[in-house]
Amino acid sequence: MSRPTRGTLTRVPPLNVGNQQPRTPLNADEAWRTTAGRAPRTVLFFDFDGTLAPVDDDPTAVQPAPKVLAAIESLAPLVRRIAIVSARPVEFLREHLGGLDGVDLYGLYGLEHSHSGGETVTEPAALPWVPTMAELADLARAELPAGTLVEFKRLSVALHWRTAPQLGDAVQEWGRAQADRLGLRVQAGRMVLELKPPVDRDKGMVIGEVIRDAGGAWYFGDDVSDIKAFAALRARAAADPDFFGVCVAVANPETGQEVAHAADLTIDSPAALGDFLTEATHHLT
Ligand SMILES: O=P(O)(O)OC[C@H]1O[C@H](O[C@H]2O[C@H](CO)[C@@H](O)[C@H](O)[C@H]2O)[C@H](O)[C@@H](O)[C@@H]1O
Repeated sequence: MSRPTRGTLTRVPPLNVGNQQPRTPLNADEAWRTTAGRAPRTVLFFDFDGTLAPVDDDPTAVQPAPKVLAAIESLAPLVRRIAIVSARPVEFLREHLGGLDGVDLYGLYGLEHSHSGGETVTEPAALPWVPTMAELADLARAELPAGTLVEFKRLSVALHWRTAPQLGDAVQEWGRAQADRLGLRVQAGRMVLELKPPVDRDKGMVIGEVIRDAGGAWYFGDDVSDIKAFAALRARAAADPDFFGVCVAVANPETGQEVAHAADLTIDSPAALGDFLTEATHHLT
């Protein structure tokens, strides 16, 4: 295994290059060149927080990194599809990404979706859980210590301790106990524990469905929930030697090591991703 390759990128395990044996190291330029030959059959997936947008203490204050939106807009007509796959609600993504043509939004780990600016569709099995999640958010605000930030997202509740790291253990213990009591699922993240309805939907399932008949895909993510998306690309590549999948981690001090370990390439930050995608447009045109 060789590392690093160039600039801000680190190469990790071998990539599946069509029918050929993987060449090691395959760097980002080579991966884009391989993608160029199949761009109309390739889907680009992006996580939002920590990937397109730098992390902020206040989850309502985040904005995409410079160059990221312009690069996505340039890439959209060159590839089959671009999709944002996030734990945020679709409406939040819409507000923060603007009306990007040809971009699909998957929110709340796929419990919501909207295609090319169309209406937001919610997974019907999740809807009966809205009152439970609202009550849970109220309870969290009443019972958790000051310094915990409670984010209510209609179909999930995120419990944050970024500004009070000393509360992490207590918040997680409380959250997991509530999940057991209410029959909810938990998703750990970067200084956050999220409680979700017991509905089978995650980033890996979304990606698996979208790439079923694609010729290739790239997935960019920074958090542990993104590892399921990487696994979906790996599974597709294992089933179809012609599929070309690239998993890209965005570095961070919390989950970065675990995510990079599961990825093919690592990019330093959301800002570096803006440059990386701008460069990619040159490979695909
Ligand atoms: O799937 P994602 O788009 O990556 O969403 C994951 C979580 O992102 C947000 O929390 C994270 O970003 C916040 C703003 O930078 C930061 O303050 C927090 O510590 C991070 O965990 C979002 O607020 C959560 O709801 C998402 O689950």
